[in-house]
Amino acid sequence: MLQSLNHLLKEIKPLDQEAIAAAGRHLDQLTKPPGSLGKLEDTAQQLAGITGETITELGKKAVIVMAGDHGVCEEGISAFPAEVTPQMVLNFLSGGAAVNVLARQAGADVVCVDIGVNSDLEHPQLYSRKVRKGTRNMMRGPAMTEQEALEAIHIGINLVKELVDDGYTLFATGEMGIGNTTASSALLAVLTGTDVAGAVGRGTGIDNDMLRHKQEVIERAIEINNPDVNNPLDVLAKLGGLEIAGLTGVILGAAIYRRPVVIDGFISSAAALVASRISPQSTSYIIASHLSHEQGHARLLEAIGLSPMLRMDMRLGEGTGAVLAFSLIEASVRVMKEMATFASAGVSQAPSEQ
Ligand SMILES: Cc1cc2ncn([C@H]3O[C@H](COP(=O)(O)O)[C@@H](O)[C@H]3O)c2cc1C
Ligand SMILES: O=C(O)c1cccnc1
Repeated sequence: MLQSLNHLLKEIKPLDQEAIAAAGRHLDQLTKPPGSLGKLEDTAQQLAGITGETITELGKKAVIVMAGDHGVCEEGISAFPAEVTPQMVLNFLSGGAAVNVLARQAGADVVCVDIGVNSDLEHPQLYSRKVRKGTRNMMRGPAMTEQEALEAIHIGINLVKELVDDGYTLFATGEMGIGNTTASSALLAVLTGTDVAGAVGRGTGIDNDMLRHKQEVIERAIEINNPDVNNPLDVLAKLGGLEIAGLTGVILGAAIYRRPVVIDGFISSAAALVASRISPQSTSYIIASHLSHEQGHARLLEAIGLSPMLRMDMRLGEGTGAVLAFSLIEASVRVMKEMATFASAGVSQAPSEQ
């Protein structure tokens, strides 16, 4: 499975520099001072580099919400019980979660994936791709085997391929998994060398005592697993989660199949960090939507080299911030398509000669 991943990763190419330059030239002909639309211009150029088209045509959009449970919940690291994971999956499927509402607002489809929920779930709209019923407790040993992590990555890559074949052009990452901020903080700490105190946050809203305990649990998990910092797959398997590994696959898949992928908050960014360590080129295909309120998120984005579009004090996950940013991405395409040029509008571009 590692061989087949390495084979797929060879498909990840740098962005199309000619298309980026052509988009830049087009932007500079539009009736505005050069660069004055800031990140809208950066995004338009990034989209051009990803798709190879000067003006990108965006069609169907999907937020891929990967759900998985975490054995480390046994240690009492979340403000909510693990049963909430399957309950929320049913909520996604009936359209009542925050991400459903924001996806409707954005005109995007919610693709809900059971990649590792610790419960038997069946629903016509559910993508059942269960690798196992939750991870093992990382405080007692590896959360996953390397094979399980690889399987989850492949599920993410294959899902993107399936959706691309079905006409999807823009992706967002989302997740559900009680306990997954613990796994994400552990990945952040190990992969960036941040001390655990700076990488850990309140997740669903734990108090100071629980926060201290969560920090100790992560420290102990890192100690007993002794992950190899230079082997992102080893770190992911030992300390990550099935939904995080699945999202790592989604991000790599977006890069392989040349589609933009908008990442959400802390957990999605932990998956993006792993993807960036597996394939540094994959980061060119990522758009960071927002800066979550979770401590450590800024550090995570900085480590990947991404700058978020929005700052909304959100700390929910599910893909909520990412689908919110869809309208900004579509706005950048609209600028490219609809703005008049200096020539067409008869607007002076250079200071008049007197
Ligand atoms: C009702 C509810 C809905 C959620 N939607 C996303 N999360 C978020 O909270 C969880 C991570 O926080 P922790 O690590 O503290 O458990 C993840 O499921 C994440 O998606 C939710 C959490 C709850 C309780
Ligand atoms: O930033 C996030 O994605 C986040 C933060 C806290 C809890 N759940 C998700």
